[in-house]
Amino acid sequence: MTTYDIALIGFGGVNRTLAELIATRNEALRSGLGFGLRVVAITDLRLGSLVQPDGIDLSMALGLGGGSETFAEHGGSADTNNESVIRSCTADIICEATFTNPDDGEPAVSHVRWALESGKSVCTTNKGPVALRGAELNSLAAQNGVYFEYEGAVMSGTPVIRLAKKMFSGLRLNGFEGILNGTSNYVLGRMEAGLDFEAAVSEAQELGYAEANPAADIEGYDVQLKVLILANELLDAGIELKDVRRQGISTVTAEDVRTASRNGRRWKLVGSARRNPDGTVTAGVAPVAVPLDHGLAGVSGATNAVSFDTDLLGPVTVSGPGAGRVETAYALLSDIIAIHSAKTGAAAHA
Ligand SMILES: NC(=O)C1=CN([C@@H]2O[C@H](COP(=O)(O)OP(=O)(O)OC[C@H]3O[C@@H](n4cnc5c(N)ncnc54)[C@H](OP(=O)(O)O)[C@@H]3O)[C@@H](O)[C@H]2O)C=CC1
Ligand SMILES: N[C@@H](CC=O)C(=O)O
Repeated sequence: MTTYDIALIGFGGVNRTLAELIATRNEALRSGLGFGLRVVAITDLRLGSLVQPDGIDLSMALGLGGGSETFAEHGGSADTNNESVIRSCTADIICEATFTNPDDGEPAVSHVRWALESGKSVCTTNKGPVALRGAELNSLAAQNGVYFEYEGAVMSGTPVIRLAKKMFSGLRLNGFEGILNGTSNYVLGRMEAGLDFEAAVSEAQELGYAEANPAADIEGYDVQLKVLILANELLDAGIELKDVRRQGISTVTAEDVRTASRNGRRWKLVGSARRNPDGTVTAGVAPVAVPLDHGLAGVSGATNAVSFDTDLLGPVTVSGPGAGRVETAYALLSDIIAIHSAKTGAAAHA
């Protein structure tokens, strides 16, 4: 039975939940999927780093975080040592889940690069490296004969990138539009229910939906990255971040929400991209007061939905969780399953 050794870079909501899944479900994974998982390295800003080639005691690691204790008290270091850990640990797969930096993708871009250069596959939910350095990192993975998977970078665990790539072959995609940020959708819904903006953002943070800096959700940076990823991956748009127009929901007031409601409309933060007749792609994100019979009007809470405009089927919509710790940890698991399937030819189903 194959066992994949895993390194967790960043030990916040998502990677902690992946560790919990590994701790509680490894036997079920072995019998259901034909492989096991063992965590051999963890790095984190607050906890430092721990490398144990025979496997880390996950209940110990998951027990840390509330106080001042670090991995230094457990045979590791109080420093992250990301480069040396990533390059020299025995992991087969690096799970990168540090914060998304919408400006240059760092330090996650370097984390991914170090892993691929040292012959390790990467799974990430971090939008920065995928949106801003996706082409470079994909070709680095190919050069080194390893895999770079990032299903959770758009719509958390809801299959959309792999699904669209595989299932839409033979169709021409003309564009897409959708709700691609759980936090802003949750906040707009709570404002409609009468909650004030700040309280709604706090709730989204507590539920594990928001970015480390929630301005990324509220000001549309997060959707800008996701639109860029989908446009380049699925429409071959060849565009950059500056080509995706961005406006967030901070301009939508409680009064705007009430007025929309009275007029049979609902505010949604909509990300979209469309292929123009000359082959170029126009992309952007902006708040829109959609009529209640619009397909996106009923998408509530942290649920996301994206509707693809295809030539032979017309609109095809994928909807599901867009944020959440468990939902996003599942995306990493689905990436590991995809890597196993690519390596062995095994059917890629859980
Ligand atoms: N949560 C969700 O619903 C979703 C999240 N994502 C993405 O997944 C990633 C992880 O999200 P989530 O777990 O919620 O975020 P968290 O903020 O909970 O976790 C990130 C962790 O990474 C640590 N970290 C930051 N910089 C470094 C570094 N240089 N080296 C090591 N560790 C570092 C942080 O430490 P510290 O706290 O001390 O800063 C924190 O513990 C993000 O990129 C996010 O955009 C994608 C889809 C959905
Ligand atoms: N903060 C993001 C998390 C997933 O990418 C969101 O709210 O959608």
